[in-house]
Amino acid sequence: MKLRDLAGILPVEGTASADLEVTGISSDSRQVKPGVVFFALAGTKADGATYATDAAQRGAAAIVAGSTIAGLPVPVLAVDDPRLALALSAARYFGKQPETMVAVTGTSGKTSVAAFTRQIWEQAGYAAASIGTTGVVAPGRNEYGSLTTPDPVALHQLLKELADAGVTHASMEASSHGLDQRRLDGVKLAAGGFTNLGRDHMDYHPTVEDYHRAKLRLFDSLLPKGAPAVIFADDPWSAPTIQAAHAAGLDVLTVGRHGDFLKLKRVEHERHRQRAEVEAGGVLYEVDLPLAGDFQISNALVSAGLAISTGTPVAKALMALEKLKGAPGRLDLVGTTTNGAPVYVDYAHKPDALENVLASVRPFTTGRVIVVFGCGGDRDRGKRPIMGEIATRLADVVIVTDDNPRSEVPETIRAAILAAAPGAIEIGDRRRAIHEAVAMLHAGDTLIVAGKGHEEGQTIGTETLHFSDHEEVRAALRERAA
Ligand SMILES: CC(=O)N[C@H]1[C@@H](OP(=O)(O)OP(=O)(O)OC[C@H]2O[C@@H](n3ccc(=O)[nH]c3=O)[C@H](O)[C@@H]2O)O[C@H](CO)[C@@H](O)[C@@H]1O[C@H](C)C(=O)N[C@@H](C)C(=O)N[C@H](CCC(=O)O)C(=O)O
Ligand SMILES: Nc1ncnc2c1ncn2[C@@H]1O[C@H](COP(=O)(O)OP(=O)(O)OP(=O)(O)O)[C@@H](O)[C@H]1O
Ligand SMILES: N[C@H](CCC[C@H](N)C(=O)O)C(=O)O
Ligand SMILES: [Mg+2]
Repeated sequence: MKLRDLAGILPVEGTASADLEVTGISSDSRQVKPGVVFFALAGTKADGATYATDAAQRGAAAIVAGSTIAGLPVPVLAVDDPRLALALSAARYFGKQPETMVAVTGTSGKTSVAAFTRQIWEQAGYAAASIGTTGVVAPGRNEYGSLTTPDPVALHQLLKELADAGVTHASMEASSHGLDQRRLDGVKLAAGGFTNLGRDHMDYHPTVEDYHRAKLRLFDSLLPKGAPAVIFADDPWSAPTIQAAHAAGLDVLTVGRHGDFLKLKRVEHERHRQRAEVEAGGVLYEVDLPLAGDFQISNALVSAGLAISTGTPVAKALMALEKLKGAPGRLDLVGTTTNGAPVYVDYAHKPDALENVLASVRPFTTGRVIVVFGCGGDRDRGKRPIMGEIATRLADVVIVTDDNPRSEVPETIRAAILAAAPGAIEIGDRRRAIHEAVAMLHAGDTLIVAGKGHEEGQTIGTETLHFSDHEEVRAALRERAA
């Protein structure tokens, strides 16, 4: 590709540099090779403009920045929004995406909805993929990923690979960071979904309103006019989201008890499954959802809404719900003690998620609800006492442990949780916490190991050691049975 092929995104028309050959796109000077266009982004830790010289020395074809940078031996193209320019350039450079793409946002449920939507499409016979916190799942691919919403270059490279491999349908998670940082601005979306809004990422967003505004970019900036917006209708933040989607000229399709498109008429929860009656287009459907957790009905409805609004027949989509598999580490039943007490691993690492998961298992627990959890270091400190309070209110035994302390002192994180969790047991070592919790299970009890879900590491300082809640739970169950 020539630099001129990025015209309309970058100010290259009529310049001598328009003829330059472009061999790649990057926002990281360390990845620059000869012919790569380097985008200097102002980040949270550094300013990419500082690395423009480094990029030029490595052979960058041109530098794109928010303002001109003097004294560089390569052309500098100034744009208003370098992150937007990066996303659009990456989309054009890679040039191919699956035909039907949807994105889902919300505080909780994104990974589940992305996975469920993929599964519904698969069952309807489409070659489908999902992209998010747990990685990429596509025909013949199942890879761990590090970000919920990959950066634009990685994302568009992936979308091209998927499209080349014949994937026609893809669902992805739109995190608030991803939306705010324009990571998805080059994706051609057919529909968008919203699950709910609660407290999250208060270290990044100054207020919850700001956080909600970032989420709303999916509806008011990214989806084309007239596109379907599938919105869960039973959340306190549903109304302002519906309003924003209407104002953006979208086709608003609500789901849930207050929904019009897919109306939840009745639901009976059982421990490992739930039976729901869903009304769609005046027809009543009985759906037997093989998943634990009240919240999974909401996720299933948003997923069905996304699949239906992009062309899957209603009956097919609703029937597909009966075969859904939960996303890894989302209220995942890892095993049961010999006296019948179930142990779940769950990714609840924020207040609303913890509240939901603990409330979900209570009706089926004749004994005690036991929870093991911690809070991540270098992340929102405000959530620590809130989660301490929720655990104390909703569980009978609370064990506070470590969850990726990163650069913080683990005791300090635990102390912040414990301050609002009187009576909680403190066991910093997560392995020991899990083993002791499993050892204390009586018949009728339920254990939830929360916060890490699918994660495969424990980050202490800058080092990530292999750690898996699933493996530890299995080991503890074996030890106990022996
Ligand atoms: C806070 C945050 O979102 N950071 C993301 C952001 O980095 P940044 O722009 O702040 O980077 P920075 O370190 O300040 O550097 C600024 C620029 O200088 C460049 N640089 C830096 C050094 C150098 O030698 N040369 C160079 O060019 C960097 O590549 C960058 O472009 O943009 C990077 C590229 O897209 C991301 O990798 C990075 O994610 C970091 C690793 C991260 O941890 N992000 C988390 C918080 C995140 O995004 N999470 C969300 C939500 C998760 C969820 O709720 O599920 C997600 O979508 O995963
Ligand atoms: N619809 C929902 N409402 C409330 N809580 C939910 C919902 N769906 C999932 N959860 C809880 O949130 C946890 C994370 O779910 P999931 O991974 O699907 O959400 P997410 O939005 O992708 O989260 P993250 O942003 O952390 O990746 C689950 O393990 C469960 O505890
Ligand atoms: N076990 C986790 C979950 C983190 C989830 C991620 N979305 C983030 O906030 O970075 C932690 O706090 O380390
Ligand atoms: Mg996720």
